[in-house]
Amino acid sequence: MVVLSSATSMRTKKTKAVGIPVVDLSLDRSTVSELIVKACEDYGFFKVINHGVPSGTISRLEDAGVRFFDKEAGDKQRAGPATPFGYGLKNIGLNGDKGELEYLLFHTNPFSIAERSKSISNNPQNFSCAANDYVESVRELASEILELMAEGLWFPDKYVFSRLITDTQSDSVLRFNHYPTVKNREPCSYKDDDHRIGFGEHSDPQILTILRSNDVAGLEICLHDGFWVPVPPDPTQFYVIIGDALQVLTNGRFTSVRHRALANSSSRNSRMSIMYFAAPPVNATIGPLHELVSPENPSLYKPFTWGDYKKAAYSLRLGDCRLDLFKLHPTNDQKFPLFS
Ligand SMILES: C=C1C[C@]23C[C@@]1(O)CC[C@H]2[C@@]12CC[C@H](O)[C@@](C)(C(=O)O1)[C@H]2[C@@H]3C(=O)O
Ligand SMILES: O=C(O)CCC(=O)C(=O)O
Ligand SMILES: [Fe+2]
Repeated sequence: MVVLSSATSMRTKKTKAVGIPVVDLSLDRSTVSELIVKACEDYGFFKVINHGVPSGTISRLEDAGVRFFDKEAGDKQRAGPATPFGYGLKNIGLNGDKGELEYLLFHTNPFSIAERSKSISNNPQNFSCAANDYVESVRELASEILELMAEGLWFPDKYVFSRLITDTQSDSVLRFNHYPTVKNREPCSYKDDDHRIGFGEHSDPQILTILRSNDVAGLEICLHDGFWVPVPPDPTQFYVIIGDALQVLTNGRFTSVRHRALANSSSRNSRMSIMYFAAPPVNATIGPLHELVSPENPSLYKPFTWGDYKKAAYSLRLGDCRLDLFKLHPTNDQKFPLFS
C-alpha cells in the first residue's frame, strides 16, 4: 500500500506523483519485513499502520505538549534555553541554525525526564508519566521495526540493530516541535524563494526516528532524484525515518532520508510533531555489519562510536552531510576533510 503525494523538483520546479510506502504491521512477518527493507532502500522513509501504540498514550502526551506551547512566552522560557536539551525558540542547535518554530528536547532517561518536567509543567508528575509511557511504547515499536529489518536482510541475529536502542544506556531523545500558524503577509527571515523554513533540510543522525504529528501538514522528504515530497499528516499513525547510524550499519544499503518541515501552513491550526530519535549508547561502536561487506561491496565507512558521531554532528550545521566525515572512499566533491 502507498500514500499518494505530489513531488516537486528543487531545480526545475516540476512535479510528479509519488507513493510513500505504507507498512501494515498486522500482515504476516515475512511480508512485513520484505516491505520494510524495500521502503528503506527506495526512500529511507515509510508509514506504519496497526502499530500497537495505545491511542491514550499518544493523546496524553499530545495534550501535555499542547498545554505547554499554549503557555505565556515567559513561562515557556523557564524551560530554556535549549543547550541542547530544554525549550528552544527559533534557534535549532548551537551553530546558528534558525527556523520558524519552538521546541522541547529531552534525553529519554526517566531521571532526565523527571528533572525537566519540573520547569515544563505545573503537574510535573503527570508530564513525566505521559512522556515515559510514550517513550516506552515507541521504543517497543522502534525495536520491533529494527527486528523486522534484520529479518528482512536475512541476518542470523535478529536483535543486531534493536539491542542498540533497548540498552539501558541508550542515548535516545524525544522532541516536540511546534510551528506557529503563519498569517499570509507576516514577514519572516527564515525563508528561501518559496518557503518559510520551519525546520531546515537535514538527515537525522540516530538509528531511526518515529515521528507523529497532529493533522497539520509541513513535513517533506527528499527523494534520491532530488524531488521534494510533501508527507500527508496522519495523527493516528507513525512515520519512520532512517537515520545516519543505520545507513552506516547497513553499509549504505539503507539511506538516511533528507527531510525538512515547512511553516507555510495556511491551516488555521499550528503543526505540532513529536519525534522519538532511537540512538545507541554513547560508547557503542557503529560500523558496517560484516554480513553486508564483501569484495563486491567494500566497507564504505570507518567505524566510530556514537559519542564520536554526536560530537561531529553537534559541531556542524543542521544541513551538513555529517557522514562524509567517516567515509572510507571520499569523492572529490566531498565537503569535509576526513577525521584522522
Ligand atoms: C544544528 C544542529 C541541531 C541538531 C544538532 C546539530 O548540530 C546538527 C543535527 C541536529 C539534529 C537533527 C535531528 C534532531 O532533531 C536532533 C535533536 C539531533 O539529534 O540532530 C537535532 C540537533 C538539535 O536540535 O540539537
Ligand atoms: O517537525 C517535523 O515534522 C520534523 C522535524 C524533524 O525533522 C526533526 O526534529 O528532526
Ligand atoms: Fe529530522
